[in-house]
This record gives sequence, structure tokens and C-alpha cells, in this order.
Amino acid sequence: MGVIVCLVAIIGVVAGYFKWIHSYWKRRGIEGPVGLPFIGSFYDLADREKPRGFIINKWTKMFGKVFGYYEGVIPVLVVSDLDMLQEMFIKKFDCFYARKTTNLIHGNLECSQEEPRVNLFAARGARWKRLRALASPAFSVKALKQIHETMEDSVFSMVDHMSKQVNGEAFNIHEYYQEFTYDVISRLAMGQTYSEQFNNEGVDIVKKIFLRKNRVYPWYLAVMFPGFENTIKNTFFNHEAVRGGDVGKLLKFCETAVHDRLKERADNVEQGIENPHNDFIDMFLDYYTDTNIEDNAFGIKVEKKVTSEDVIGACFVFLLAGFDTTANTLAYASYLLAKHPQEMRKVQDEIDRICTSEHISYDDIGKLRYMDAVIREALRMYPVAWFACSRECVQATTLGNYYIEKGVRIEADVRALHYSEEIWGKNANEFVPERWLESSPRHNMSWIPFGAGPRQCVGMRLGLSEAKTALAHLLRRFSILAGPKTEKELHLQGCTTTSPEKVTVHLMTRD
Ligand code: HEM
Repeated sequence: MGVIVCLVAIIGVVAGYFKWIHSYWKRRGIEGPVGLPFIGSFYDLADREKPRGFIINKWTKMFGKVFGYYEGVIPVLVVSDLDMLQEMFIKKFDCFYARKTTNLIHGNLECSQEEPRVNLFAARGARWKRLRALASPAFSVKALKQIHETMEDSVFSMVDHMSKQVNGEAFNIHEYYQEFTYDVISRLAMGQTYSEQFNNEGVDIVKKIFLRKNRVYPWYLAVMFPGFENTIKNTFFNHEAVRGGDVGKLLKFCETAVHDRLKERADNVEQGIENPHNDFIDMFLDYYTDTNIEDNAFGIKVEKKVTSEDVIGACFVFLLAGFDTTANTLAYASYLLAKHPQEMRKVQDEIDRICTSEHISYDDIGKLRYMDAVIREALRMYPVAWFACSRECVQATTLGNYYIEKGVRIEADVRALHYSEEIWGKNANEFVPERWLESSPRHNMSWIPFGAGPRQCVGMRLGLSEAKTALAHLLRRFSILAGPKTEKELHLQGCTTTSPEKVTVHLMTRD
């Protein structure tokens, strides 16, 4: 009897504690969904078949431009107020330099003992600053011009593969884009020598990583007990939601590539051969050190040095980020163009006018204004990485009239911004590339598919030039058309980025 009373008392205290935690927003006069006991809204937001962006947007419609929910015990504020976002992403970056982590279960991301292998996407503070400084040169205009030929070669290969579908049955064009973007990033980042589309084992692995489920017990534990995230990570290390399964396979692949390269480079030095600069691994390894790096405090100059763990982390994140986002962007743009043949012909006319030789140069791509408008509009209607447009408060401050405590996580409702009639007018729900050709001024937080501020997507220029080069070559030879099998509405999936399950179109020779 005594044991039962004790148990009931403990359960009562624990339940009371969680209930109190889940009154955080109410105590501050901020509305929002309370969610389930213990896990808050985590369950709703971890449905692979109903991406979180849609759920959050449904709540914005109910509660307004600023509301709060709970990810387990962590209070999360959702914002679609333009000025508050400007403050968070740009003006008060020093208070929000950490991204809210929703992709892997981590230890302390600022501590190299807990997280020796951190990557640019997840890193925080001084570690992030150092990795960003190392990565940025690879994405400069100069660097993109240098790699344009390699990327274009992968485009030729993609168009060749796709041409087998010409004038035939409807097919899933997304698969071809996934092969293409993985090919490009493997060549740029990992030193893959030739195009290997439809022959690359990595594609299946990265596809599965993006389709992982978050409704798994390590995640439930991590959101209920965030203070023990490192212990949870170590206890369930080999779980597919942590560092096992396909994540483990991809990490192993990057690990082998980096260790092999280190050996190759050491051999070169011994034989007096100059080390090459073939890919991102070489670029990073130019700054290699085999001693541990102590990052300085945030804001202080950080030395440009990397460990092998840093390079493995970089390869991992580039393979993932470079693959999925651009393939999805291409798939969405193709879907919209297939459904809007007039707009597709306008893109084709522009390509015919500007791209007059066999190769399409980086500079030609920059002149395709209508194409640029189409891609921007596709990313407005289908922002692929809205989960990443988030931050964690690392130093208490205010946003607008709201006091924000350290540890509060903040998420932009990108869909609310991108579909706002206040911003885009009455036709916000329609595909209208022309809106990008007008010079009407808009708040710079109105369109944030690449995020904003110092942590804006480092690969933005690469992703855009890749998507435009691929579409320019494809549409110059073929037309993408909708047919009876084309989806009326795309089925979108994913717990992190938002991918279409498939995009079914026809490819036809041009009249
Ligand atoms: C159309 C394509 C792409 C889209 C829509 C996209 C979107 C995004 C978004 C929304 C963020 C978060 C930004 C923020 O927090 O403010 C991000 C970050 C990032 N992206 Fe992209 N991305 C794309 C292509 C790429 C490519 C091609 C690469 C690399 C090869 C890449 C690598 C990264 C990395 C490393 C970060 C983290 C940057 C940091 O925290 O400093 N992305 N991306």
C-alpha cells in the first residue's frame, strides 16, 4: 500500500512539474497549443507524412504572428512578424547565433569533448565561426566559375539519362534531379572523378536519411530531458535517429574518404609532390592540424585550422545539404512549369535568346532573369528547408515587445511569410513569376527560403546556379508537360526538409 502511495505521489509531482513547464507561455500572456502531457507538441510536429511547416502554419492562422508551443519541455516561439525576424536573424545575431537543432540528437555543440565531430549546420559560437570562415571561399563567385564546367558536365549526363523518357510515358522527374545533385556534390566535395548518375550507392543512403522518422524513443527522451541529450546520444548511439543506420553509413563513408586523403597528402609531402586542390576536402585540409583546437570565445578572432573530425563533419553536411535542397527545388520548379505551359515557353524563349552556344556559361546563367523569377517563385511556394530558419536564444534579450529568455527556441513560420496577402497581394496563392520582375520594394524578411543574416545558407549561390544550369539545358531541348498522371497536388514529406514524394510529368521534344 505504502509503495502505491509513493508511486502515485511521484507520478503526481512529475506530472505537476511538466504541467507547470507547459504553462510557460500562458504565464507570459502568449497564446499557443499546449500539446500532450510531457512531450508537448513534439508528436504533432514529428509526422513525416505531414511536414511540420504545415502544422505550424495552421497554428499561426489560429494564434497570430507570435505564439508559443512546447517541444517536450522546451518553449518554442513561432514568429511571422517581419521586424521581429529581422531583429533575430540580423540585428541581434549575437543573442541568436545558434540554430535550433532538429536534425540529430547532440551533446553540447559548443564543446569539443561532447561533440568532437560537429558540422557547419549544427555548430554554434566560435566553432561555427571557424567552420564558416573555412567553408565560405568554396561558395564565392570566383569558386563557382571555376567549378562550373564540372557541374555542367553533370548536367549533360542528367539530360542524356532523361532523354530516354522523351515522348514516352509519364515519369518521376524528381529521381533524376536527385541523381544529378548528388553527382555534383560528390564531384565538388568528395573528389569523385566522373559523373556516376544511377550508379551511385550514396543516393539511396541520403534519400533514406531525409525520410527518417522522428517519432522514435531517443527523440521523445531528448525533448523531455534536454539536459541529458548527450547521455541519450551516447546510450542510443547506434539508433538510426542518432548516429546509426544510414547516418552511420554516410559518416563512415566520409570518414574513410578523409582518412585516405590525409594519407595520400602525407605521402605527397614525403615525395616532394605538391598537394592538389581538387575538391572541398583538399580545401579544408590546407588548414589541417592534428592537435585539438580550442576555439576562442564568440566574437574573438578564430584561427583557420581544422581537425580531421571537422572535415568529416563538413563532408557529411555538404553531401546532405547539397543533395536534397537543390533536387527538391528543381522538382518543384518543374512541376509548376509543367502546370503553366505559357510560363515554360517564356523561359524557353529566354534561354534561346541568351544561351546561343553549346555550353551555357556562369555569366549566361546570370542573365536569365525570367528563369531567376521562376526559381524564386518556386522557392516561395515550396520553401524546402523551413525547419532550418530557426534560432536558439543564447543570451536573454528582447524581440519587439517580447522578452526572450536564454534557451528559448524560435522558429520563423516561412509559409506564413511566403503566402501572406499583405506582402504578395491577392494572388499570393498563385504561381506568378512576373512578380519578381517588378521593382516593388519588399521587406527583406518577406522571402527567406535560404534563411537570413550571418547564418544564411552558405550554399545558396551554388544551389541556384546548379538549378538554373540544369533547367536551362533541359528546357532548351525539351518541354516538361503535365498529363493525366501528374499530381493534382504534390504529396510532401519529411521531418526536416520538405520533399515531394514524386513529381510525375512528360518530357517532349520541342516543336
Ligand atoms: C536551393 C537550394 C538550397 C536551399 C533552399 C537551402 C536552404 C537553406 C536554409 C534555409 C538554411 C538555413 C539558413 C539560416 O539558418 O538562416 C541553410 C543552411 C545551410 N545550407 Fe543550404 N540550401 C540550399 C542549398 C545548399 C547547398 C547546395 C549547400 C552546400 C553544398 C548548402 C549548405 C548549407 C549549409 C552548410 C548550411 C548551414 C550554414 C550555417 O549555419 O552557417 N545548402 N540552407
